[in-house]
Amino acid sequence: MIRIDSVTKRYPDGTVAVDRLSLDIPDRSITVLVGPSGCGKTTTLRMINRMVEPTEGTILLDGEDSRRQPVTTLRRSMGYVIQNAGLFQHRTIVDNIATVPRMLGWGKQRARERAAELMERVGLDPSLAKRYPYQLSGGQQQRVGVARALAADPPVLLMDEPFSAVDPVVRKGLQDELLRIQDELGKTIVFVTHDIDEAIKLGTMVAVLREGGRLAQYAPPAELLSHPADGFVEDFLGADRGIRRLSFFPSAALELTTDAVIRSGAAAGPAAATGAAHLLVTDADGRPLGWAAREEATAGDVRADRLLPYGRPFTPGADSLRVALDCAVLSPVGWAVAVDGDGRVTGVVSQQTIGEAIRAAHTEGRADTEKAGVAE
Ligand SMILES: Nc1ncnc2c1ncn2[C@@H]1O[C@H](COP(=O)(O)OP(=O)(O)OP(=O)(O)O)[C@@H](O)[C@H]1O
Repeated sequence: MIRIDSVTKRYPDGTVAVDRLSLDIPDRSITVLVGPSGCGKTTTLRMINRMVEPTEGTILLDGEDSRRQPVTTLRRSMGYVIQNAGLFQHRTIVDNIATVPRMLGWGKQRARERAAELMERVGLDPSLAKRYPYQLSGGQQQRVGVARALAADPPVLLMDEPFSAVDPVVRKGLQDELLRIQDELGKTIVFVTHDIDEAIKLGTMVAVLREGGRLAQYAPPAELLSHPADGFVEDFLGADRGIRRLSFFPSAALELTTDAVIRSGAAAGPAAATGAAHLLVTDADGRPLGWAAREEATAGDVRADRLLPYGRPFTPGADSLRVALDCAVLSPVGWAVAVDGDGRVTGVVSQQTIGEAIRAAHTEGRADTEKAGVAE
């Protein structure tokens, strides 16, 4: 564990970048430092690998003062990734990634093999190995940056706004990749961003800092969304935190109905009696085709050109209540379509039912927190 214990950084010009910050950063998880520009995120990160020395306070690594080991040993145990990747422009991709292993005295062949393995791990095509950084897209360069930081297999990864310079689509891909790598490798990652959505998506724990380098709140993302510590955190989270919080509730418990689902060409069955204005028509394999007016569908008068689009379906085991709600909101009939992993319809659910589930989830969430509060 990395323990930041009442650490202050005062730069020589008197600027207090970090003010008596205390944080316990758990092993093998992603801890995100988030906050507005100038709130001391980068300074904090750099104090962990001693690129910046604290003015006061201590940073402990597994209980030991980080100043007790030589700075080179310390840095070897910590991969460092920065915005725009910071690659060596005159070295090929494979040699960029092999930098630290080579510094550690690995043979050229072994270091290159390790680099090739890491390229695969971070989703880079092996054909890029011999290129130079300028011949790669921003997103690809960022992946190289991550691979390079992982090359000597350090237990800790420090990441300073690593995905800020790429477009939202590439950024989402990089975030997903990081979560996947983290699942596989179980590193202790400290990640700096000014983007609260990125913090909520990636963080096991999120530290919200405010100007002057003071800690506003340190909590798991779901708790930040449900219980912001004060007005500053609430404003920083933005207006739609209630909707975002739904990402933390599974959709698996939603009550689906199959009464409003009818197989194309099949007899009406229970669908004839349903109160729903529209029925979801599926093909013989159970895959969705679209929505038909109930009278037409039950009379066997389904015409492909008159079907309303079924929109984007959700998968109850995998998707959150937020996704299910989004599917229902986007549906032309106000109902969301649930499918299994193979894309076969398992039922449909109305906005109203989703609304009830949301109310129940919020009430239960509140009860849980209250219980936790009592237990403390
Ligand atoms: N070398 C330095 N000398 C003096 N002041 C500094 C120095 N480095 C940073 N600062 C100041 O310390 C404060 C915190 O800076 P820091 O870079 O840690 O913030 P940040 O939260 O990472 O900001 P950003 O999101 O803009 O990167 C800022 O007011 C900054 O101007």
